Amino acid sequence: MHRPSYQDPALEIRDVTAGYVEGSPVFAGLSLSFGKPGLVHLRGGNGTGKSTLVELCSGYLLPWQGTVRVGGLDASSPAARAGRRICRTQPALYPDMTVRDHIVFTSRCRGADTEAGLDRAVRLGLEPWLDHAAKALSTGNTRKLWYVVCTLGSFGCAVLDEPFNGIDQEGAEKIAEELSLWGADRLVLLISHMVPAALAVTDDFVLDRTPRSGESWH
Ligand SMILES: Nc1ncnc2c1ncn2[C@@H]1O[C@H](COP(=O)(O)OP(=O)(O)OP(=O)(O)O)[C@@H](O)[C@H]1O
Repeated sequence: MHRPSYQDPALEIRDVTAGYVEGSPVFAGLSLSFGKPGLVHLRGGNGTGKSTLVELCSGYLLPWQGTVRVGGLDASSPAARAGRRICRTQPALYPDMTVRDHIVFTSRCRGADTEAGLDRAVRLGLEPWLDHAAKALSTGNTRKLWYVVCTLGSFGCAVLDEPFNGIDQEGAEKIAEELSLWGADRLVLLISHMVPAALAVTDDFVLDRTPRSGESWH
């Protein structure tokens, strides 16, 4: 069986038509292909389909037509999860679970190094909050925890939707450092209106309209 690996950063969206309301697709014949590592910055106005693209990559939104493959695997298959990370805009944490326990629990689920996860949280300024419940965190610290939890362990492809929202400058710089580092040997698809100067973007494109059937971006 083909398993996604750290060395398999491919994301391929082929001829995808998808949306939420029958007869009114958000994408019609969308094709995007990234076959090698890099930090790709995806921009676009409100409502152009950025979050819809995230959901297609996550495998939760199934295309009406076409295919979405992550690490060579169908995005909706359970096997695709291991090599892919998705960080949505809306944090989904356990209100009564501490910051530390979020990281320990998720690291165990991912087979990841717990200490490495805690170190990342500390670097982002969460040390004073490690033993506090998630519900006690400020908006920015909630988002820092969410970002860490969503990106624990090894992966070949990560898709992040507005990870800098609500994050202070120091935290944004730390996140930019991590994303730049990952971009050297993994595929990182970053959706963000704001981009810190330190970010080492290797590719950039704008999602500014619904593409016509058969149109390809990359
Ligand atoms: N759950 C849903 N049900 C119906 N329509 C939806 C749903 N989610 C998004 N849409 C529609 O799909 C289109 C694309 O929305 P999407 O959220 O993907 O855009 P976006 O580029 O992420 O926007 P923003 O920058 O505002 O976050 C919009 O017309 C939106 O109204």
